[in-house]
Amino acid sequence: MNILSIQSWVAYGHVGNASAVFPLQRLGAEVWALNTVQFSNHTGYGAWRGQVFGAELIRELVTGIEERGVLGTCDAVLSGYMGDAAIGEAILEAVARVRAANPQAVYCCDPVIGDVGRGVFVRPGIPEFMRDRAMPAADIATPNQFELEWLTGRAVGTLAEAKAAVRALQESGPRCVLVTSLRVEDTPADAIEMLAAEGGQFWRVRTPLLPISVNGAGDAIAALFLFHRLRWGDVRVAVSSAASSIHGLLRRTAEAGSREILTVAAQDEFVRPSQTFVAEPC
Ligand SMILES: Nc1ncnc2c1ncn2[C@@H]1O[C@H](COP(=O)(O)OP(=O)(O)O)[C@@H](O)[C@H]1O
Ligand SMILES: Cc1ncc(COP(=O)(O)O)c(C=O)c1O
Ligand SMILES: [Mg+2]
Repeated sequence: MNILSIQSWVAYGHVGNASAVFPLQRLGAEVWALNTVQFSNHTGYGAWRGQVFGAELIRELVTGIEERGVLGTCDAVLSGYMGDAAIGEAILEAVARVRAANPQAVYCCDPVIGDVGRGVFVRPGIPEFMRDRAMPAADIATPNQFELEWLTGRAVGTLAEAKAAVRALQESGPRCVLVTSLRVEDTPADAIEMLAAEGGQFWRVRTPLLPISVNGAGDAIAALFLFHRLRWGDVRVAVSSAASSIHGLLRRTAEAGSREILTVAAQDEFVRPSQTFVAEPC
């Protein structure tokens, strides 16, 4: 499996490609990583150094891969946090070029916009780009609850409202949707959920809520969900596997009291999660 992953890079710690690439490799995928920025560390620290790369670099790197004659062997494009809308356009061009070479290739877009509590944390124009440009091009989307609400203009307080919002999102583009960090009316106080949908079916998986707040888990979950969805062709298996691995990774991170997710130290969780959580139809 070959995955073109276009995301940010940090030298220290694990967000963006620095969160997504290693789990994919550990699971056996080849990753063609294009970095949209190179920062010293993630922006959650409040201070960082480094550079934002331009859309032109993305285009050039895709052209270089195309010139090797291998674009047709790309199974999926994965994108996450975008520095600005120009990078977004270059990513959509990359998707179009991959699809031209391999019509079976899928585009998985993590529409990073913001979070409950923090609100919108990306540059002006990005939320609209995600809604109006990226979602119509996506096969798979992995919004968190806040992003699902923003993209659809619907409040999500109950499971029924979450499902209605997912259906609305599917009408705008992605046939397969994973809602992360879902907390609705009937979610127990000590739990966190994900909701996955495809082909008119819905699946919900519940895991214990851990007393931590980390960066990079969203990037890892999008990568894991995409991998398992491609590998098994089954959304229930994909959401169950991804949830089990992410929970194991974050449990180990919480136990270590680490500010960065333990992508390397807890790598066995990607292959053999220590606890299994199974999604139920809903
Ligand atoms: N405090 C937590 N306790 C348990 N699981 C968590 C916690 N934070 C995140 N997760 C898991 O990681 C997934 C992605 O999390 P999150 O970082 O909220 O994504 P995003 O960056 O897209 O908002 C969640 O759906 C959940 O499964
Ligand atoms: C450079 C960069 N990329 C990606 C992310 C995404 O992190 P998360 O998965 O927590 O949304 C962040 C968050 O701080 C970041 O600073
Ligand atoms: Mg996210």
